[in-house]
Amino acid sequence: MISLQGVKKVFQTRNGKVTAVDDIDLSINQGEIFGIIGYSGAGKSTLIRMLNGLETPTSGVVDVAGRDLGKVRGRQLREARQEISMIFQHFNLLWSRTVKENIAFPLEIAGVNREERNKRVAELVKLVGLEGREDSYPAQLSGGQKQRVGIARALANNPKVLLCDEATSALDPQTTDSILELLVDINKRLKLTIVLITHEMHVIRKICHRVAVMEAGRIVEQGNVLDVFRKPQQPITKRFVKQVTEPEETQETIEHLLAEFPQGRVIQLTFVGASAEQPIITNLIRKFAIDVNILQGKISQTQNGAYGTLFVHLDGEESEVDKALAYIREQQVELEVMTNV
Ligand SMILES: Nc1ncnc2c1ncn2[C@@H]1O[C@H](COP(=O)(O)OP(=O)(O)OP(=O)(O)O)[C@@H](O)[C@H]1O
Repeated sequence: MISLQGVKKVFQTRNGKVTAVDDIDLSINQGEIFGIIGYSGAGKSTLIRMLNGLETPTSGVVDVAGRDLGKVRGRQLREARQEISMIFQHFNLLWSRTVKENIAFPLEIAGVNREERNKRVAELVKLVGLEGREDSYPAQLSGGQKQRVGIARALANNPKVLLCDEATSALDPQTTDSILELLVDINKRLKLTIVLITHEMHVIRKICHRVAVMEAGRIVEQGNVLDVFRKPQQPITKRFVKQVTEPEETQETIEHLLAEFPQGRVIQLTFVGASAEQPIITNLIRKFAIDVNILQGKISQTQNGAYGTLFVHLDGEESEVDKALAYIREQQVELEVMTNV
């Protein structure tokens, strides 16, 4: 559905050239929810803006739904934009129009007649769960409801791709979850390809099938969300994964334990799917003369399945602890031995 080859975007500024996107190759499948995560300035917005023709690449090819967006102009570009919709962090609604009129707006532009428009608007209002609010103005709606209007408007012309630019960053956690659930529902029902950019790993965990991590204009790591959570490779990816797997108090507990019990080891175990069912702690206690102290555990769901993390302190004779570590390494779990930094 989307293919980027050697895509580069260089901005000319008063202080010289800025390479916002630097030689990116990327392929996104039809029907997939694909997340792009990175810190501020990584180049996410520039990348997503090239996916709907708002920016043209300095070099490389951006192909979306069979069109080379770097080349199409005029009518063809307008047609392409109808197939590639976008929702925004600050909703970008028309404040003087009601919910119904906001949703009808792209249909008016596309020249759809009044009767068809009304029918389509009613369908969309239902799809996003805004029944009863059709005649409200945006200022009378909550943040979550405003984003629902944004989503309905974006879907009006039956796009093939929905781009989400930090679509939940202005919302509280609960509202974020309800909007993310709506996106998953739409993805399943309409088989719509969704590309989202975010700086929050929670968003990736909750709804994406695959993820790409961006740093300084480049994609430094990408893969299936569960694999990336289980085995992040790059330091930046590890930091993002920690946003969801490791609450702040875990770090404090670990530091405290490392200081208090210099003997033994504090370890982090990460397991996915079937490996979560192994009685690994029971086996450790039975097989080795060590004490096992559970510090913190958590199981999270992703679109590709569940994964869990467990922090434990192993204490005993050094040789026994080493044997226990060797045993864990033979199991289907990831093991990290924590050390003081
Ligand atoms: N129109 C522009 N002119 C000049 N430089 C730009 C322009 N747009 C973006 N940049 C620069 O390109 C780099 C990447 O910016 P971009 O907005 O794509 O990053 P981002 O990851 O989306 O960050 P944020 O979430 O803060 O928007 C930054 O250094 C930014 O200053």
